[in-house]
Amino acid sequence: MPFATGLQATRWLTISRTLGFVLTSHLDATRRPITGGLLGRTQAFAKAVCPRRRFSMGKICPRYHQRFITTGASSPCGEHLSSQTKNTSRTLSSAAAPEPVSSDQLGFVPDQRPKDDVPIANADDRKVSILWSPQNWSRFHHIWLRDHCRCPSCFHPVTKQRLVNTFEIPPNIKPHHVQASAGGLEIVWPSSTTEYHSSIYPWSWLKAHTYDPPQKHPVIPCEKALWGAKIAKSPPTVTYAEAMDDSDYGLFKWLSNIDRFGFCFISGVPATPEATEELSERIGFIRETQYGKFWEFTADLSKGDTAYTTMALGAHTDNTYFTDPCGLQLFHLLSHIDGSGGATLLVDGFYIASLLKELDPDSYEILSRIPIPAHAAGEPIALYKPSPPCGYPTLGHDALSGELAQVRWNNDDRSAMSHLDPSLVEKWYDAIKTWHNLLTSPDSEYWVQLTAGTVLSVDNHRVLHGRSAFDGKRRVCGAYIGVDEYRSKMLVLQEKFDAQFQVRTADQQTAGVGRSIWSRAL
Ligand SMILES: C[N+](C)(C)CCCC[C@H](N)C(=O)O
Ligand SMILES: O=C(O)CCC(=O)C(=O)O
Repeated sequence: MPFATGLQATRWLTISRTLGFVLTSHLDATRRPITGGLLGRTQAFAKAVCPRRRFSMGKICPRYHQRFITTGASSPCGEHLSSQTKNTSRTLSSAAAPEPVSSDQLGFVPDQRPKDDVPIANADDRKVSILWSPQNWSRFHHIWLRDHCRCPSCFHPVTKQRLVNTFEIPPNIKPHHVQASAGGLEIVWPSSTTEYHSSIYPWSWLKAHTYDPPQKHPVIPCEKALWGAKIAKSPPTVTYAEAMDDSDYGLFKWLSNIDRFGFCFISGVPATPEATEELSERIGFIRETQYGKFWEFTADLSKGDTAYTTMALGAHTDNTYFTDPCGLQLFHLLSHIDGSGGATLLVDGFYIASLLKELDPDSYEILSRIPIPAHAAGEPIALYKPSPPCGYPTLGHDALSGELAQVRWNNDDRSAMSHLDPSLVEKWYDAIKTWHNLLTSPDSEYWVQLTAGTVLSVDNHRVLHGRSAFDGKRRVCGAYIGVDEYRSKMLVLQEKFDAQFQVRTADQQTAGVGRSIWSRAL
């Protein structure tokens, strides 16, 4: 039965509201629905939502007009369900009832839906179906729901670690009761240790973790703004005062710029290594490498790398020889005397990849598939290669969404390509040539002459950087920040400042009750 639309939806909802009443009173002795007319159509709808529906409808609780659904499990419908929310209660009958679980035991419930906006929940012998609206539903396996219970005995309220033993959950577990309430989906489970086990799943959390049907949007959305040379007109910038402000809002603005554009300048920074190091540590601890922790470099080959020369460096990402290239790179040009050149180059690798995908999909596919070995071998005491040594493709993708997630490209640090299929050698060279031509197009390159006082921060998983050749005495300092440290700080700041990541009411937020067990990121 196609889902109703428009005016029909209202009618449909009326029908569906009667779903619980109509089906309950019209199941024959063998629990098979009586068909025909409105009932038949309603049955057809119920079947569409729960195609494997083999459940007997529970009692209608006349006092609360709530529909409780028993999945045919042995216990009678009517166990007592604790009330986690103000406006609905669970007492159904005098039957022996599980101890009520107080809401603070189950953890606060982030959102309360108005009574007339509570979704419909149906259960069959394997899944619970949630009907959000006539065209929008989700299904969750019972075992998935039981495994994702976040009551204090299943999910540590402080460490946010799973406590429930996933592997002792019966594969065919069925709820005793399923109830749609204002605070969320409430389920009473059979339990081998206590008589019952109560769980609640807030509607917003279920919506964010829907997997059937698969969700299109990522759980943690992030809008990328792709750019070319024209970004020079208004490059993303924050001030030093903003970045250092104790409220962290300026830090949130800074990292949001990096999240969106792949880089951000910080203006007004004291031109000292100390101030630059302190600024770097606002994001997270600095990642130490063979180049040191907080580094200063100049053209003295003090380290075995061409960065420590006056040579031009083509657009590249750093650390392709590491399994886990750094997430952010900060540069601060402290001084450049008796010479010229040394301009900084930035190219948006995500933008170039989008052009390549459009213009030459075969080359995009090759760069997404062929791993590139790399090395850092300029220091006698170190020889870095990624693990596995074959390296990683130039274009890395999110395994689930298929979205581009990382660009790894440094043609100077690339090792011998001894693993290419012979039939692919020329195609691969054609592909990297096309990639190179797009990278070096004047429309792609953003050249900027850094000056003392302005720090450049770059997302090393997205934006390629380089420099022009120079002469004279040039001093640059900076640091690497690990990708996980950067992403962690971004998530913490989003929890603090971005409403769509907050799962608490304002007063709960100010009450300092710590991270919610219902955070979208967990
Ligand atoms: C940043 N710092 C000057 C310390 C080191 C630069 C290392 C550059 C290396 N070829 C790479 O691509 O990773
Ligand atoms: O010297 C510069 O401006 C950049 C050097 C560089 O590309 C690097 O350190 O990775």
